[in-house]
Amino acid sequence: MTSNNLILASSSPRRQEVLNQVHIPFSLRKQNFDESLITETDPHKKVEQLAWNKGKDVHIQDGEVILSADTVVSYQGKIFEKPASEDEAREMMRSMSGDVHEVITGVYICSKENEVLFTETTEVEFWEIAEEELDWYVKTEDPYDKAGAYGIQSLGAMFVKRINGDYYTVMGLPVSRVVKELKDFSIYPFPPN
Ligand SMILES: Cc1cn([C@H]2C[C@H](O)[C@@H](COP(=O)(O)OP(=O)(O)OP(=O)(O)O)O2)c(=O)[nH]c1=O
Repeated sequence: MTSNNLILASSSPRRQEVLNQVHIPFSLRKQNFDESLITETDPHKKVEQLAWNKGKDVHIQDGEVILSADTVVSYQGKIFEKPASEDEAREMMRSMSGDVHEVITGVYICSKENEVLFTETTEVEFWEIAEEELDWYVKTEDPYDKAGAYGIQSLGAMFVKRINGDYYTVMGLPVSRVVKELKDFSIYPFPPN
């Protein structure tokens, strides 16, 4: 059985962390796709287009499998990506306070012979967040490199009342679905029988 080499086309430390967590070996290849080129307003289509373009942006060789992803928050018809300022982070978090939003991650996996593109969605419910909590939170580093202006795996955990779906979809890589799909690309967390 020949095995392929997995290349993660992402600079997200979270995506690296969850692949390491399930013992899938990979190397990194930087993608430089300009995300502002995608103007799609449907969040599911948007993350698919972004994941696909990020994956297509890197060079691929025989025996390699490219994995790329994109995560957005969807709330009442609006798409929240990474906040550009304290005000934007406060506005995103304030609007989602006490309510349910969706976190959608698109994933693209391809080799020279095969490809798959899919999304996973997780509902997240926030507690009511007080103004003084928001003032304090937006002064921390936590919101700024994350879609929707919070990190479920970091300080932002304190705002989360409940989730419905894969926790790792919120963190940026729905890892159990990814592991399943990678089997079709001869990539396994353990040697196959
Ligand atoms: C909602 C939420 C998002 N995020 C992160 C996951 C993603 O890294 C980020 C969304 O940005 P993305 O544009 O999906 O990814 P990225 O820019 O970090 O990395 P790359 O494009 O190189 O793959 O938000 C969390 O870490 N925790 C959370 O709770």
